[in-house]
Amino acid sequence: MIRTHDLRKTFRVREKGLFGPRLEKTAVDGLDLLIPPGRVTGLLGLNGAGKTSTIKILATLLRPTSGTVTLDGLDLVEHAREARRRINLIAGGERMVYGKLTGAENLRYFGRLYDVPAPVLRRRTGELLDLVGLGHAADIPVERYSRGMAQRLSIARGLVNDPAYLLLDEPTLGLDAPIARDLRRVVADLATEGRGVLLTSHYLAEVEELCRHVYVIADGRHLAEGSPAELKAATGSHRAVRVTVTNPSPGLTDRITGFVRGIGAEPQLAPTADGGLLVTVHHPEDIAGPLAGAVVGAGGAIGGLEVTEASLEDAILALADGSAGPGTGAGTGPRAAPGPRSGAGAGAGPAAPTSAGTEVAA
Ligand SMILES: Nc1ncnc2c1ncn2[C@@H]1O[C@H](COP(=O)(O)OP(=O)(O)OP(=O)(O)O)[C@@H](O)[C@H]1O
Repeated sequence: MIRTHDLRKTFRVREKGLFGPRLEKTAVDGLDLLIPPGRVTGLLGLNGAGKTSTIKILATLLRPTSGTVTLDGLDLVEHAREARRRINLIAGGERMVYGKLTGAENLRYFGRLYDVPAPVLRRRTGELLDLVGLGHAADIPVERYSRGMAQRLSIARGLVNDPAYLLLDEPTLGLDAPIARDLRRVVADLATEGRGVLLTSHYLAEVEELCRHVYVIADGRHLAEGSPAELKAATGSHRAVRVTVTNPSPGLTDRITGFVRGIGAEPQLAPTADGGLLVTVHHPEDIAGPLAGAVVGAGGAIGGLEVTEASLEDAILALADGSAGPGTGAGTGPRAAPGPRSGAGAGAGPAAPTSAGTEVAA
C-alpha cells in the first residue's frame, strides 16, 4: 500500500520577473491518499490542481515539504533507493526512451539500471515487447519508430522492473484508439494481478472504466473521493431519459409534468424542429418505461425514446460548478473540475532521457 499523510509541497516562486520577491506557492496541501495493491486508483483535478506534483513525490522525483509517504511501510523519502525498485512511472506524451538505441536495447538498458538479473531481463525484454505489440520492431532504433510506437515502448519501459506500484500520468495521451484500448486492458490486468496503480487521465471515460476509487483534488487539497458510481450518486448525476412527443398540447404537457414531479424530478421541456416536444428527465432509477407509459396514458404519441447513462464527467462538472449535494460522501466542498492533463516528466527511478515538464490540459 502506498499511503500519504498530510502531504504538502510548496515551491518558492518569483511573482514578477527575475528579481521580484519570492513567494511560497502551495502545490500540494495536506493530501491523505491510499493506493492499495490490486486496484486502479484515479487522481483527478483541474489544471494546476497538484496532480503532477503529487505523482512526482510518489515517484521520488520531488521531496515533499512536509507530511509522509510510505510504500508498504517503507518511508519513501528515507528509503528512496529501495522504494524506487518497487515503483515505476509511465507518463504519456513524454519520450522516456533513447532514440539511438533499439527497442530491445532500451529495455535492457533500463532493466540494468534497476538491477534486474540478466536472464530475467532477457526473458522480460521479449515478453514486454510482445505485450506492447513491438516484437517485430525489437531491433529497430527508436528514432525510426512512430510516435505511438515510441510511447508503447515507454509503457514497456515502465514495466521493466516488474513494479509493485505503477504511476500512470496520462498514459494513453496521443495513442490511437485501438492501442489505447489495449493499454487499458493491460492496466486492468496489472491491477487484477495485484499491482497498485495510480492513474491520472484527461479521458474521464477511461478513469470510469478502470478506477474503483477516485480522488478529486483542487488547489492541492482533497475535494471528493469515492467510486465513480459513488461520485455520480453524491453529485446527483443521474441517467437521462429523453422522450419525444409528436402531438404536444398544453394539457398533455401539464399531465407529463405532473407525472414527473410525482416521481420527485423536474422535467426539461424543449420544442423540436418538427413541432414535437422533447421531454428530458434525470432520475436515479430506471424510469423510461413508466415515463413512456405516462405519456401514452395521457394521449401522447411517442416519436423517440433515449436513455443516456450518467458519466463521471457529469459528476465532476457538478463538483466544478458547486451544484453537488452535500453530505453524500463527495468530500468537503464542491470545487473540482475535469480535464486533467499532466506530464510528469522523467520516470521514477533511474534517469530517463527527458526533461521534467508540466503541460496544461486542453
Ligand atoms: N517547479 C515548480 N515551481 C513552481 N511552481 C510549481 C512547480 N511545479 C508546479 N508548480 C505549481 O504548483 C501547482 C500545481 O501544479 P501541478 O503541475 O502539480 O498541477 P497539475 O494538477 O498536474 O496540473 P496540470 O493538469 O496542468 O498538469 C501549480 O500552480 C503550478 O504552477
